[in-house]
Amino acid sequence: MRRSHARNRVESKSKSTTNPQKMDPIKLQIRSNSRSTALFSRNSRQTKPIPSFIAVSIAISLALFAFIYIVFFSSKGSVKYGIIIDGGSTGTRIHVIRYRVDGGKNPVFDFKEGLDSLRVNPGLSAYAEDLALAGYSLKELLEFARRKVPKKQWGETEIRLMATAGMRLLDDEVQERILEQCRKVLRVSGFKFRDDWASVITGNTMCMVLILDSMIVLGSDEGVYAWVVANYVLGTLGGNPLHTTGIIELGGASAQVTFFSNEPMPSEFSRSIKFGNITYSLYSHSFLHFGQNVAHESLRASLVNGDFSPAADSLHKEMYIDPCTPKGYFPESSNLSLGSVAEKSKYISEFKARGNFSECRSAALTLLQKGKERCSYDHCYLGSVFMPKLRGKFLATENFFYTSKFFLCLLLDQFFRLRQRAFLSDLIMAGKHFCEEDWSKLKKKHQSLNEEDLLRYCFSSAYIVALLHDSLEIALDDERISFANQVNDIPLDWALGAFILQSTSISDVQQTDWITIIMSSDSSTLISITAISAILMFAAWSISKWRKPQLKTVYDLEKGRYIVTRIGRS
Ligand SMILES: Nc1nc2c(ncn2[C@@H]2O[C@H](COP(=O)(O)OP(=O)(O)OP(=O)(O)O)[C@@H](O)[C@H]2O)c(=O)[nH]1
Ligand SMILES: [Ca+2]
Repeated sequence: MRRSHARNRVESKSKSTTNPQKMDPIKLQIRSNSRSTALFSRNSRQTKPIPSFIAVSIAISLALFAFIYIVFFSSKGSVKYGIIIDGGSTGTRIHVIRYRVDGGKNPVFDFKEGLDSLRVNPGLSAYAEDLALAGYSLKELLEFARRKVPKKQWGETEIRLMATAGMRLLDDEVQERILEQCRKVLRVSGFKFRDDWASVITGNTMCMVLILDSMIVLGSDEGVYAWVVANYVLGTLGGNPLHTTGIIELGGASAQVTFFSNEPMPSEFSRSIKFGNITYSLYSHSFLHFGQNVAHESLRASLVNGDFSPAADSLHKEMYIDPCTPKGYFPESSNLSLGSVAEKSKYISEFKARGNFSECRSAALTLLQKGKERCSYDHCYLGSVFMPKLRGKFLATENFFYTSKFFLCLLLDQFFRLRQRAFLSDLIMAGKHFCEEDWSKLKKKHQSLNEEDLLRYCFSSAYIVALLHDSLEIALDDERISFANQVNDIPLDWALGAFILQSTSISDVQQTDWITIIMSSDSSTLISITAISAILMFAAWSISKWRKPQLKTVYDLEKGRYIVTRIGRS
């Protein structure tokens, strides 16, 4: 005989708790193994727990699946922050970087949306005489960072201060004293900081080997960091080394040259980066004193020292012609913040500005070739420093970019076409035009520009031609070189490259903990997690219901009345 209870199971679940008086007509239900008492159930059937059990198990597995997906596989991942302070020679800037770590694997950066930066002037090296102000100069930057990072994540957000050429020019002891002032401020910043995270990054000595999740960096420095961010943004990191792009960077105090080269090279110039299963052997060197601002000061000094005497002799023995400054420039006549009063009066007493592009270019070349006689390699492009033949494409950044941007606008105004592809040959023409212009006219024409920047464009145009063409032998119409400070709106800032390396190593070490994922997730993830919690609670409620004895009302023939009895267990 077919067991009647199988047919009744689904219906009873919905009616097991209704009032017996209103129940439907009594239906006979004989239980095969029950006692003599026939129990009548009035339309309340034996509710078997099977339907609720299936529902519960479906709910639980759905919930668990959704939770695992969100935590480990959703592109969201957890949001983390990192802070790098770039201590440059002309200014200090803070970069607050927001990124995601997807399930503990490699961090995912979005430098377009996830980067906030702020700059303060002057740079740290300007406080050599007033150390306390060095630390104080960081306060505004730290307040900026605290506004960008959620307070609950300050403690886990690492902050690093990495100073460059401006500090490298100081004595080691002065560098250390300035860094210590900065450490005092960083220790109480609220962010995660260790004393060795405030340092002057190397230009050229080998650093420790950084074994990273996907990168092995032998000897990292400012130039390598810039190369990493450029190729990361260009999407060539991880691909054919011959398709990577080199970096030539013209800072304020130093210039960096970094590119892939398979030529044999002395170890002090060699850097090795392993990304995925590709090893990039890089040439990288930071030319201290070859940054634009310092080179300009060195050139003036060379005019006084007689290293270079322009065609036109100096007017009087104590006066020197300055071919790199537009004629008519006189420090007192401009509100130029060109250093201290002493520097201004020194200029007045020693120099007569007479802008002449060709002479300025020759003076710059003399500066760049200084020491060439000590070259101990087959060929030295700059001074006596080794450099293999430049290969592939290059991005020329920082001052290269600022100067090219100025002359592009200038010549477009004057209906000249400064063509990116023939930038250097057009720059010669544009530089001649600018250098030989009268300073008062230039100031009037470019009132919106910073005077210090404007005054430097004559030197800068001549210096860039002397550096890229006369020294590095880049052809005047070489299309391999582009002038940029960004790619796809992402700044080619070496600090980002440093961060990519460091955070890759961090994610390699610390698996992302769940609490961080939950607490730092954004609203969509939090909503999902709330929904999952609700499903789990429903599942728990259903289980408790299921576990709770299902009662039913039956008519007991012996007692001649309705009784409530437990369903299920036989
Ligand atoms: N013309 C112009 N020059 C700028 C501008 N911003 C920065 N510079 C110059 O660009 C150069 C490089 O900028 P930074 O990288 O900030 O220089 P820095 O980091 O202080 O110098 P380093 O320590 O050598 O890297 C410096 O010579 C600045 O004077 C700008 O908006 N216009
Ligand atoms: Ca810099």
